[in-house]
Amino acid sequence: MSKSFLEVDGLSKVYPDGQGGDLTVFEDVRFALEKGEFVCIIGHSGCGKSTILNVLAGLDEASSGNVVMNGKEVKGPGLERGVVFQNYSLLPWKTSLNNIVFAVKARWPKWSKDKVREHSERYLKMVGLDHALNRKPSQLSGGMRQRVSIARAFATQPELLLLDEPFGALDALTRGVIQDELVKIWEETRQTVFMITHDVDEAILLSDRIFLMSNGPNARIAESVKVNLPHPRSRATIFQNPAHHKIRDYLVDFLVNRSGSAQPEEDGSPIVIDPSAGDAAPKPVPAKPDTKTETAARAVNA
Ligand SMILES: Nc1ncnc2c1ncn2[C@@H]1O[C@H](COP(=O)(O)OP(=O)(O)OP(=O)(O)O)[C@@H](O)[C@H]1O
Repeated sequence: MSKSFLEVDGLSKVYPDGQGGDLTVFEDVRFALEKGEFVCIIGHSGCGKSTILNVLAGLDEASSGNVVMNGKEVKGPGLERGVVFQNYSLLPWKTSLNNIVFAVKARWPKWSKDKVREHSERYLKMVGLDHALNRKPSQLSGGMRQRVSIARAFATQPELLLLDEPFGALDALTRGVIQDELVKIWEETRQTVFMITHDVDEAILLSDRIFLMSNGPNARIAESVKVNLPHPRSRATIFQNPAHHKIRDYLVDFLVNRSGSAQPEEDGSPIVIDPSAGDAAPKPVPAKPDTKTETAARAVNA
């Protein structure tokens, strides 16, 4: 059987619960990513999304299970995996261009100065910041800083890009603009991306597939939802596709009604759903009051 680009098998994370016992945040998380896919993961607060992303980044260790990328086990951070966090981590003393140059030089130490600069400028241009290349982070808005972070991550062409709610701290208008930039840069580079978001519309705009996590403790990746919408996508027109509504309704129903009880396949792999083909919820349960609906409402309203 052919192997996928990234294989995650039987991942769990257990913390001491502070009362002498254990708290299993998530367990038996398994999934695979193919090269060039854009996959978002959605789930209520605390189910373990950031922990999973940090394990993929090599910044955290799972309590059990393993992550294999390109046939090699992930055991720590590496240049082949790039991470963008919610709070942009730019070097404050360097200009936006030099923040990218710094990373590009580290990635390709043998490149000439001109080549490094030309490459870095190209990526800044992709996020619409060619006019601000000599500004330092303190002279940029929050949205502009996050665009530099995204340009830097893509510029180093990691084999896997890990984005942890990269737009979480931005206002809705700025967020929309940067979502468009991300669509554009991804259409151009087709890099493999794994991204956390709480925003269902953002997930539909960007993803090929959306992983849905059940609530913690003992959270699982219960379902993998196909986003069968043509590329290139645009925020302005994506709503006109009837499949968009079906996917959106499916995701919202999961978050509001089913995330407390959803289960993956018996072998632990996520149940594959294609709402645009009319797939119904695999194990429907009646709606019940859920203390976590607040997050779901945030996701719906975002
Ligand atoms: N060092 C720690 N000790 C104990 N529990 C921890 C520790 N770090 C994280 N946790 C717990 O692990 C769980 C998962 O955290 P994580 O940040 O991965 O969730 P998340 O799904 O990304 O949440 P959010 O959507 O709010 O960002 C949380 O319940 C958190 O309280």
